[in-house]
Amino acid sequence: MIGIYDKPMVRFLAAPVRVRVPATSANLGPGFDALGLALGLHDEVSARISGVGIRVTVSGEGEGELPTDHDHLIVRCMLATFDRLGDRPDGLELACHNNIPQARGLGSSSAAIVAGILAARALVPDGARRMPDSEVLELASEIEGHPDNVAPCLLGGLTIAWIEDGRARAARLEPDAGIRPTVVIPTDQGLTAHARAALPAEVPHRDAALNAGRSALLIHALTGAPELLMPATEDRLHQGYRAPAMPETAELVRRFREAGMPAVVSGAGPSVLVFGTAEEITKSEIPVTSGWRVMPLDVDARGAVVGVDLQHAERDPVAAGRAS
Ligand SMILES: Nc1ncnc2c1ncn2[C@@H]1O[C@H](COP(=O)(O)OP(=O)(O)O)[C@@H](O)[C@H]1O
Ligand SMILES: N[C@@H](CCOP(=O)(O)O)C(=O)O
Repeated sequence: MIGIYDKPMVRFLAAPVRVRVPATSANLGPGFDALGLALGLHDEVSARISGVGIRVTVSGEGEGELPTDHDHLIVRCMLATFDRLGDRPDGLELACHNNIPQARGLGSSSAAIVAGILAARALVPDGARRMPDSEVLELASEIEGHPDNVAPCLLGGLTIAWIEDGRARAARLEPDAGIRPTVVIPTDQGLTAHARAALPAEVPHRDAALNAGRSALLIHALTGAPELLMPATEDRLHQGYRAPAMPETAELVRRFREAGMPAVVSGAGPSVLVFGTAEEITKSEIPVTSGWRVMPLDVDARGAVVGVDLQHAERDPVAAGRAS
């Protein structure tokens, strides 16, 4: 058949697929490993089946640094997905254009993982039926190790993610239109794995209780009561333990909060997420370290998009369903 590579078990689409995935900010203060917000800053990958071998080009963030072979995270996720769907192609060609700063707490690894899974699924005819979004979320969370970035990356908006019987699940909520996220991004990187290693195995009961209350309040604040964002973003489970490894981040969060702006560590850091506009940040006169970028972003409502023409791409009907 024209346009289709014949393989013993699975046939692959010959046309390239394009996937666009958003940055995400996880935790949002008290919602450790559970809450996440999709942001209007995207990576794009174009992937196609090729003859033999792996060819990856990277432009933008990570250019000249990321591997361009089997070790590239998107390639690894594509191969894991092909394995689940029955067979691997002999060759792959990927063109990646990255806008999401890496290892800064903005979900770049989750974006790469979701992009890889969706790209591989889209290259298999009938892939979306055989691997619905609920399974994409499960696999992405399994690879990432926590579900709170992959859920908003896939679904957009505000998500609550949890693990049930070993599988990731997520509920998507519509954030209040008045939510204005601004991220403040340091020059230095900080790997999530290192920031997770700084966390204790146990925490005082009173801290766990505080976080439970505040994360419940945060859902209310983000979906209709933004005036409650200051108390709703208080955290005792992770930020304090991570502060010694990112003192400038911790100090910036402290100063924003002191000035009345709800600010938290974005994901595992070292970026800061402020619920406020760039103008409010400028007006506060809080000095931001030279070289750090202040980036106001929209909330991304769509999540990951698969298509050929991204301007007009619609996610396929199965992929458009809720993940839980
Ligand atoms: N677009 C990408 N393509 C390939 N690998 C990526 C991409 N984005 C991130 N990664 C990998 O993930 C690492 C960062 O992951 P992580 O420490 O979880 O930080 P982040 O908070 O940005 O997700 C990078 O050092 C790189 O190895
Ligand atoms: N809950 C995770 C979130 C990590 O987000 P990232 O964007 O830094 O990868 C954690 O706090 O470890």
